[in-house]
Parts: sequence; structure tokens; C-alpha cells
Amino acid sequence: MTEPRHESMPISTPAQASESPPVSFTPDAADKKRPVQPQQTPGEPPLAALSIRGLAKRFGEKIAVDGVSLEVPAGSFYGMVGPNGAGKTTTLSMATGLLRPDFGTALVHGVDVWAQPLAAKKLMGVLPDGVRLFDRLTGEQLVTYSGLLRGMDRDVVATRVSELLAALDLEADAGSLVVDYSAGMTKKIALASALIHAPRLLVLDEPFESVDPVSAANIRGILESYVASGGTVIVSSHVMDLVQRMCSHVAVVAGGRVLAAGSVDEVRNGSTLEERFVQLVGGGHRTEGLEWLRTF
Ligand SMILES: Nc1ncnc2c1ncn2[C@@H]1O[C@H](COP(=O)(O)OP(=O)(O)OP(=O)(O)O)[C@@H](O)[C@H]1O
Repeated sequence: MTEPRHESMPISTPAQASESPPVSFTPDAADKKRPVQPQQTPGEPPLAALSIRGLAKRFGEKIAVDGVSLEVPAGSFYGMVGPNGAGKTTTLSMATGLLRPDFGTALVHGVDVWAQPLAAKKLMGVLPDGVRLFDRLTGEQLVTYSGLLRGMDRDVVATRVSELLAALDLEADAGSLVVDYSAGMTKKIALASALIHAPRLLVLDEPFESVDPVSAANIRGILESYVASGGTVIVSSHVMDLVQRMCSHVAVVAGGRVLAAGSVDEVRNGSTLEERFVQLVGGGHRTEGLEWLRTF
């Protein structure tokens, strides 16, 4: 029997004291009163927003993640790219406390995700891939519930919910059940749930998948201003052009290992990211054996 892909819902972090009133999706507004702050010695380099050290996961005979280590600098827009089955979702699930690693650790702003899960999850907003939402709630109820679970003041939640629904073009469907949403609408409502508490770190697994171009541009705008305000975003994506344009840093993952990581310019090294990706990952066009497809 394969083990469940995730161990808990993404928004299960228990509530803490309510946030301060100013409505903002930037990370600093919600941070000021946070009791959990990373320990940093003066003079030392800033703590990474996410530090992944030797994460590994095996499913039966399959080694999905084979000792992945990554440093995601605070304030970066970090892309994770890799072919299908590379281990991106498994790595991000372990790094965000959704899937227990066999080996390795993950620290969010210096807080160990598995040793101090509540403290670490307060610092994060997560858009997981393939995790079921409470889809018998309406979109508005789901995002409200996410905010209240985090202990936020009801009025602050109400204001943020309406701003998020407007920003993500979901106002007209706010009263519809999430189970009736399209794939792209579901992605957007899950993103709103991840943003509601203005976390310091956003981990978004394929946030643009199924999302229409106008909504994708809106989401990009929200994320870019979030990063400009000091937040950190990690996105996994298959769209190299988007990652090259949007991200400051990138990691190329294949076969459960990191093949290259650093600033986008370092990794692409004069080529386009797509060309570099194909060089690193290998492959190419294989059409042998498909002759029958041209015989209709
Ligand atoms: N619960 C599970 N049980 C068994 N195998 C799993 C499970 N979850 C992932 N795997 C396997 O682990 C490997 C990595 O999967 P993962 O979903 O992390 O890849 P990915 O890089 O996110 O892929 P994609 O780009 O297609 O979403 C794959 O071979 C997958 O089949």
C-alpha cells in the first residue's frame, strides 16, 4: 500500500493571537507581532527563508527524493523546475510539513519544520498540489475559514477576503461551492487561502497551472509586489519562459536530485533557461514506435 501523499491539510496551522488591523498581503504587516522570530547572530549572513538539508523520501522501491539540499535566500523569487516525476512536489511537501521525510531537515527562517511545526507553519503560506480542499464550503467561506484558523481578527479576515476575491477575479463566484469550481478557480481560491495571513514565505506548487492568462498576470503582479516588500516566494513550474522572466533564482531538479541551483543568470549561463534545462535533464525527441499514429 502506498502511503498517503500528504499528512495534513495545508491550512491546519492552529490559530494564534490576532493580526494587526492594516489590510495588506505583504509579509511585514502580519510579522510585526509574531512571537516566533528566527534567531540570528549579529554579523552573520541573513538566515535563508527556506533551508532544505538532505531531504530524502522513498515510496516502496521508488526513491522520489534522493538527498535534496537547497538554500532559498530571503526576499528571492525562487523557481523549482524539473521534468514530470522529478520529485518537486515530494520535496516541497516535505519542506512544508505535509509529508514526513525519511531523512533530512527543512528550516523556515531558521525554524525547523518538523521539530517546531506550529511555529514554522505560522511563517508559511502553502499552495500544495493535489491536496483536497474543504470543497463543500463556498469560496468565500473557505478563505474566511483559513483566516480564522490562523487566529486572525474576524473584521480583518472579512476585509482581506473581499480584497483577495476581487484581486483574483472570484467575486462573482464567492457564494458558489468550491466543489463546483473549475480547476483554475480552485487553484485561485487555494492561493487566496495561502495568502490570507500574509506569511513571510509562500510555497506554491504549480500556481499557474490551469489558470487563464489574465488571472495569471494578476497573480504574478500580487507575487511580485509581495517579493518587493520583502517576502519570499517559491514556485514550481514547467513553464521555463515564465520562470526565467519572473524568478531571481532557480533550481533544476531531476531524478530526485538537484542538478543546478543559483541565480537564474548563473544557472542559464548565457543560454535560455529552456535550453539549459534540456541540456541538464537530457532527453530530446523520441518518435520511434509511433509510426502507426501517422497511418490514419
Ligand atoms: N504517494 C506516492 N506513492 C508512490 N509514489 C509516489 C507518491 N508520490 C510521488 N511518488 C513518485 O515519486 C516520484 C516524484 O513525484 P513528484 O510528484 O514529487 O514529482 P514532480 O516533480 O512533482 O512531478 P510533476 O512535474 O509531474 O508534478 C514520481 O515517480 C512519483 O510517481
